[in-house]
Amino acid sequence: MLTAHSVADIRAAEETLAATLPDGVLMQRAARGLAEALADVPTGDLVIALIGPGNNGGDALFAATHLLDRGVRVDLCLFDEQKVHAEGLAAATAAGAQVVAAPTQQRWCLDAVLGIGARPGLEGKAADWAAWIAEQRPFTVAVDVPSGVDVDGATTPGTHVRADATVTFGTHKAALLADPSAPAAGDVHLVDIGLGPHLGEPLLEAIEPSDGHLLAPALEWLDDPRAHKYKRGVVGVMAGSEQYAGAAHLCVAGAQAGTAGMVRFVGSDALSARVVDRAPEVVAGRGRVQAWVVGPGGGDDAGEQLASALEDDLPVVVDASALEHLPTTFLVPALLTPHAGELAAMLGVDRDDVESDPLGHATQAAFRWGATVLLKGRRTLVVTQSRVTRVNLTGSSWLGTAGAGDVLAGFAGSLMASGLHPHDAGSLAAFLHGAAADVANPDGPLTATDVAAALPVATAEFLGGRL
Ligand SMILES: NC(=O)C1=CN([C@@H]2O[C@H](COP(=O)(O)OP(=O)(O)OC[C@H]3O[C@@H](n4cnc5c(N)ncnc54)[C@H](O)[C@@H]3O)[C@@H](O)[C@H]2O)[C@H](O)CC1
Ligand SMILES: [K+]
Repeated sequence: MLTAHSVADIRAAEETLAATLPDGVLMQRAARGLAEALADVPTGDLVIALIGPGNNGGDALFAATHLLDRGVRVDLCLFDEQKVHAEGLAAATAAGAQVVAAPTQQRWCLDAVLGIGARPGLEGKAADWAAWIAEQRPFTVAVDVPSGVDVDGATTPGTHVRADATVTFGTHKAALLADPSAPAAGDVHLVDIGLGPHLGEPLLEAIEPSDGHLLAPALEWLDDPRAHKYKRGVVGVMAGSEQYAGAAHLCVAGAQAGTAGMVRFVGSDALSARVVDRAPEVVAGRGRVQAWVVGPGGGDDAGEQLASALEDDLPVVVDASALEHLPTTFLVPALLTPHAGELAAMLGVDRDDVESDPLGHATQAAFRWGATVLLKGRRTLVVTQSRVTRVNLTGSSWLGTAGAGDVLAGFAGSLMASGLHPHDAGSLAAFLHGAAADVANPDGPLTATDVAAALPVATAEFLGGRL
């Protein structure tokens, strides 16, 4: 699992570790890691380093000494000459760095204006530098975080640097993984400075290809010689309507691609006939299930369907139109799967509010409904009270295609029917859904049907450690 920690936790870990080491060792580790990450800068090229008032600037000043040692030239722009890491400046200038008044046209830029001590939003000289980067587009490497973003909240309330890459120290930060700030970080490289053993519970985590073990609780039947389809679990689907009949097919396709042994479909006679015609393995009509999926492509009866599913006292995935009919709180394990517009409607705010603070709003909803909230987006979030929030790193914007959400809901329901907690079911579904898109067509268009068809292979590769 890839983890990100809060600023407070990082500071506490740094303090504990620094107390066991000679002065300045951590900054030296950070600086060396930063210089190594800049190994592609050719000898003789000029790097412009934008140096802020704190230790973030210090990291870059010591990294400059390593760059200068190997023949790279470095110009320094100081945010405030009175407030600069003094030893770092002395070392960099002694090694040959020049202080200049303003950045000029350069191919390489180091953003060391602010690190984890930042108040979000840049002003004055720092805002001018961010504008210069945006206009001139030098290859920009952010030190620890892109300056000006909200490090823990992953929001971008003001002017900030947009980097091509970020070299971060000790652990990831929420802002590097979650939207809307993640694009400002570019490619993220983690430098180990030894903080690991001193860090507490992460603020955010992301499933990685090596985390196949997370599916184990849904696969206990695999080694059971007497296992049969009911031991794997039955997922019940209430999806589709006259207007959106396709959603029934896609949700069923997602459910069939998962770990459950059987899919039941409950809907109108006409829709049931269509679904069974297309997917003959599906059993139509009410009966025993271990989890329900309600809402994809649902019509006017989504509210009644949700109420009827909830009467069974079973885990439930609530999607699309069923999200308009939520109970005050959930008494069963529930996974709510809104996109930004649906979450905005649930909370009575604007879509822009959700998009500018997805973590905050998903968290608010998870607490309010006592449910797991999976907020769909480029970086899908899965939030449950008392569990570490997960952010999904697989897939691409090509997944924003009609019906992909229906497949996701069905697949997550299948994992829940096999016994996974909604937090694991939601985050694994998002992860495998993105991975399936990569299996189907990594760099171009694809349909929701393609994604559903690739899910079993993506799952097998994940389980086999080959993703
Ligand atoms: N934590 C670690 O393990 C290590 C951290 N390193 C590096 O140090 C920075 C954090 O340094 P710190 O001095 O605490 O914070 P900053 O460099 O971010 O600067 C704080 C400084 O800036 C002023 N300030 C804050 N926001 C603004 C703003 N919007 N506009 C203007 N000025 C602002 C604030 O008042 C302070 O004076 C960390 O990110 C790492 O890069 C180590 O070197 C390795 C160990
Ligand atoms: K920075």
